[in-house]
Amino acid sequence: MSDRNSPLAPFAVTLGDPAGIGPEVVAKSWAVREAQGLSPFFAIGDVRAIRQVWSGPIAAIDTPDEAVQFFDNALPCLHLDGGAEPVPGLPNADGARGALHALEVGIGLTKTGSASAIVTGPVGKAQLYEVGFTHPGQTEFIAERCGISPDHAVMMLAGPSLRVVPVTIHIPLAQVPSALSTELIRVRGQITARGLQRQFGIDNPRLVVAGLNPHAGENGNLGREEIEIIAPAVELLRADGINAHGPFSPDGMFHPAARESYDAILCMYHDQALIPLKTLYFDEGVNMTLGLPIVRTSPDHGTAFGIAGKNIASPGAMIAAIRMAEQSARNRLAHAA
Ligand SMILES: NC(=O)C1=CN([C@@H]2O[C@H](COP(=O)(O)OP(=O)(O)OC[C@H]3O[C@@H](n4cnc5c(N)ncnc54)[C@H](O)[C@@H]3O)[C@@H](O)[C@H]2O)C=CC1
Ligand SMILES: NCC(=O)COP(=O)(O)O
Repeated sequence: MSDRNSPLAPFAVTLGDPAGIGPEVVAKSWAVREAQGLSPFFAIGDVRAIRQVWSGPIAAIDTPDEAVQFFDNALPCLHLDGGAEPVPGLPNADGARGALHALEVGIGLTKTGSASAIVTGPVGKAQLYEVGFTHPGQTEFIAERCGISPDHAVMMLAGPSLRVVPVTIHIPLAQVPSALSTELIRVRGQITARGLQRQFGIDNPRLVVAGLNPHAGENGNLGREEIEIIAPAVELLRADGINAHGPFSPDGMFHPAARESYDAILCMYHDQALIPLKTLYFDEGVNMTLGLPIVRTSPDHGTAFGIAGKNIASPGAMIAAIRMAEQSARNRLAHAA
């Protein structure tokens, strides 16, 4: 069994877009490390982006193991030269490339075990697309670097009483019905159940599946996806031995009593999942990728360019992401033992 106090390798935390609030929330997380009981972590990215928004101590490191010796007294940072000087709130191509570079380095260090997990700072997707990024988001990029197909990399957003999984993720709403398939829902459900066991320590996870249409299609009168696609997926999940139920009417699945009846809910599209999660837990929501050979978490929020450099960004979700990365890494060790 993994001991709560046994040392893990430090956690790799990428800054995300250097013009966003990533550098600020990483630094603020370090500042409350003792009160929050955070294990050693190090930042990866352009150190100038941190200095722009924070005046605390920074220790330049060359390798992750150096993070442990400096962590008590300074924020360890693995500096990556990012071209033009970052300006908070003003994203540019150099910053997007720098965010991608940090992501690549962080993945590599986590895959080799030099870092226990990767916690990714928020990136500007539009800025990434402009510099040639062809993945919908960091989730799919990390999956590819780990040799996992995008369908097998499952996005889960988690808060204290709610875990949501969008079956389709970053696609236009108009494409959702045609992107849904029984097989995709089944695969997402299988990986979700396994992730809840390995990373959350839930032996027999309870999954529920939302419908796509109002009232879950009202017996086919308001849409047939529930009958033709979603219900067969739930049957297959049950045949796989997974405690799955649904499809249920989406609007009735998020009130407090409903949330107590499941460990995770599979939602059919991005906003069906993320609106309830962010409404309840914006400041402590964590985005986690299940199905990877490594642990990856991220705060639920984005780059918030509009408030970058104003010292008003809350580090709550970043702190929760670092903490959940540690819990997950420990649960995986315990599960493997
Ligand atoms: N994991 C990631 O890399 C994510 C990246 N994004 C990207 O972020 C960019 C901006 O996306 P938006 O939809 O505007 O979402 P956003 O989360 O950046 O901002 C939404 C609102 O919340 C506020 N906010 C966000 N984080 C905050 C914090 N820690 N403390 C205080 N206020 C905070 C912002 O000021 C804004 O009013 C987009 O390019 C998007 O692609 C969005 C979500 C996740
Ligand atoms: N809305 C969630 C989000 O954008 C996170 O995406 P990813 O970059 O973690 O894949």
